[in-house]
Amino acid sequence: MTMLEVEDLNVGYGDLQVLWDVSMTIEADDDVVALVGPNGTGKTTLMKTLSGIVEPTSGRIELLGEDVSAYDADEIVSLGFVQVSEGRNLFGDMSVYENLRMGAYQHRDEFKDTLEEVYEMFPVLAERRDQDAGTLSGGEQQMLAIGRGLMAQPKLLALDEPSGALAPQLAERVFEKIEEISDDVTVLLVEQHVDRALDLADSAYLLENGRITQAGTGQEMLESDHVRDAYLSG
Ligand SMILES: Nc1ncnc2c1ncn2[C@@H]1O[C@H](COP(=O)(O)OP(=O)(O)OP(=O)(O)O)[C@@H](O)[C@H]1O
Repeated sequence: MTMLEVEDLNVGYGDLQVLWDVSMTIEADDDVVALVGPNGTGKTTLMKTLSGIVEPTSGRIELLGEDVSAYDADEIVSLGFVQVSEGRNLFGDMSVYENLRMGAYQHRDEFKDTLEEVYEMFPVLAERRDQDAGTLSGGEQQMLAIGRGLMAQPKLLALDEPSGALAPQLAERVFEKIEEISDDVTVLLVEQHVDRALDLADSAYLLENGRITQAGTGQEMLESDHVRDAYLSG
C-alpha cells in the first residue's frame, strides 16, 4: 500500500515559485523517509503543502489512495498525516499534559491509552506533566512536540528539523526516539543532519532549488559523490 504519492507538485507564494514539479512516494512499510537539502530550498514549504496549510498551484497529493490536494489541514490530520513543525508550536503557558491533550483533539475516546503510550516512550514528559511547556529545556520541548504529534495517532508523522538547535548529544537522543517511533509509524524526516538522516532512512530525496535532484535508498544517497561533496563533511 502506498502511504503518500506526490506528483508534479508546483507551489509558490504570490509570484515566487518555490517548488517545481516535485514528485515523491512513501510506501506504508517504509520506516523512515528522509528529505534533505540546503537552507531555503523549500523543504518546509513542501511539508506545509502536504499538510494542507499551503495550497499547491498544480500537481496531485494522494494520501492512502485518496486525492487530498484540495483538503484542508484538519481533514489531512484526520486521515493520519500529522506534522510536527520546525518551530514546535507548543502552548508555552500550558502544562505538558494540556499540550498533549490538545494533540488528541480528534481522538478523545482513546486519549488515555495514547497518553500512556506517549508517557512510556518519553518518561520525562510523565515526570513533568504539570510543568509549563515554556519552561522545559529545548530537548524536552522537542520531545513534547513529537509526543503531541503522536497523540493525534498518525499513520505518517512528518518531523521538520527535529534536531534543530539542539546540542549534539540531545540531537542524538531525538534520533534514537525517531528510530523507536518508526517501528510503528512511518516517519517523514526533514533534517539538516544529513548523514544521520540518511543513515536512518529506507529511502531519501534531495531537494535543491525547489526541485528533487536525487532520490534513492538512504545508503545509495550516503554513497553518492554529489551528496558527500555538498552535504557531508569528511
Ligand atoms: N509565507 C511565505 N511567503 C513568502 N515567501 C515564503 C514564505 N514561506 C517561505 N517563503 C520562501 O520560500 C523559500 C523556501 O522556504 P522554506 O522555508 O520552504 O525553505 P526550507 O528548505 O525549509 O529552509 P530552511 O531549511 O532554512 O528552513 C524561501 O525563499 C522563503 O523565503
